[in-house]
Amino acid sequence: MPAVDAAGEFETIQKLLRPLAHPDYARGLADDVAVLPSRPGFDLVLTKDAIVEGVHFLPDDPLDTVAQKLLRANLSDLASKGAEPFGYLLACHWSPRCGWPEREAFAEGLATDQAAFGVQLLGGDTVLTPGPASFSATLLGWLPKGEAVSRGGARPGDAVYVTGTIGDGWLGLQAAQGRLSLEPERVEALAERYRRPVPRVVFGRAVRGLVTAMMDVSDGLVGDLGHVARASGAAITLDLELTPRSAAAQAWLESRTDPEAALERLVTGGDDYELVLTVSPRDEAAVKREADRLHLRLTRIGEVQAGAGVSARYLGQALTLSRTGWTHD
Ligand SMILES: Nc1ncnc2c1ncn2[C@@H]1O[C@H](COP(=O)(O)OP(=O)(O)OP(=O)(O)O)[C@@H](O)[C@H]1O
Ligand SMILES: Cc1ncc(C[n+]2csc(CCOP(=O)(O)O)c2C)c(N)n1
Ligand SMILES: [Mg+2]
Ligand SMILES: [Mg+2]
Ligand SMILES: [Mg+2]
Repeated sequence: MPAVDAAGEFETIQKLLRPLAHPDYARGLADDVAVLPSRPGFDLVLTKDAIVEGVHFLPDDPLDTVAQKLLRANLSDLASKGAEPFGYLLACHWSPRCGWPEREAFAEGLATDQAAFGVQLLGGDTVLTPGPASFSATLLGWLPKGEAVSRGGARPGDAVYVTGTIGDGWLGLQAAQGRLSLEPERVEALAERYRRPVPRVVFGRAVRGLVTAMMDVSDGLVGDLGHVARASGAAITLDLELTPRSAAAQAWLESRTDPEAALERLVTGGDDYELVLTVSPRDEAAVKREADRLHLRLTRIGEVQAGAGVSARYLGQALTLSRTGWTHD
């Protein structure tokens, strides 16, 4: 590894990152650590996800959107536990293409989402790498003691719901790579969903006490529901035709000659950052009311049964999928 870019390193921290720092706990990004007092009655919730150029974002993605995707992917994990976001630690592994304007854009993206989601920077690390750029964030959030939702509480008889629409992230990647022949506005809207997913933080907190299990969809709907099924010791049956689609995704689906294969792409492609949740019949109406109140689409896509694994149906017929979601293998 080459030495860190000394001049750029401290200029970046002091000029670009320090204005984003928490006024009380980050010690001006000029000490070795951040110091955070504990919050009586609350649990501290921590999560970490990294994003890598060429793996999670494209080399020509604007750096403000890369910063936002980084925060949002992590905020989505906090949302899935029903936590209130608080702050974050940030590691920047800048590549040679990240000059001052790109770093400024990255900091602008952070500032936008700090304001939007109520988080502040607590500290981090800044290095230069000869390889592709990558970034990681450790998000911190609060939950009233003992109230974290888990992946493991789904019970036979529960209904399975998903927020928003599924498949736009994967389609957006195709769009951003110029692989989709849809109208330019649709291509742009999908690429935007890929670059800037919308974590369901407010909804996650609102339904915290009403759901039996919840997780966010990052790898792909089917694969991520597999994690819920495994953690819960139950089976999940998914009706693929029910999975909610945006108008752009519907238009794309209708342009395909093999609808089952196309649907498989949407439900296994990942990059959705929506929430999947399981709900007992008793609490379904209350969960739907929360979604209505927040003007958030919420769709029933399947049910929890005794057994193991996820089985997909398409129009009532069992369907064997050739993949379930993204893995780093
Ligand atoms: N290198 C690691 N060290 C410690 N724990 C890890 C490591 N990698 C993953 N984990 C833990 O493994 C679990 C599953 O991680 P995973 O990244 O699949 O979940 P996720 O963040 O919800 O999904 P995604 O990364 O697709 O958004 C989490 O509890 C995570 O903290
Ligand atoms: C350029 C490019 N190629 C492919 C993908 C798809 N992708 C990569 S990682 C991942 C799962 C979530 O990440 P993780 O599990 O690491 O948190 C998905 C769906 C992408 N986003 N960008
Ligand atoms: Mg992860
Ligand atoms: Mg995650
Ligand atoms: Mg993953």
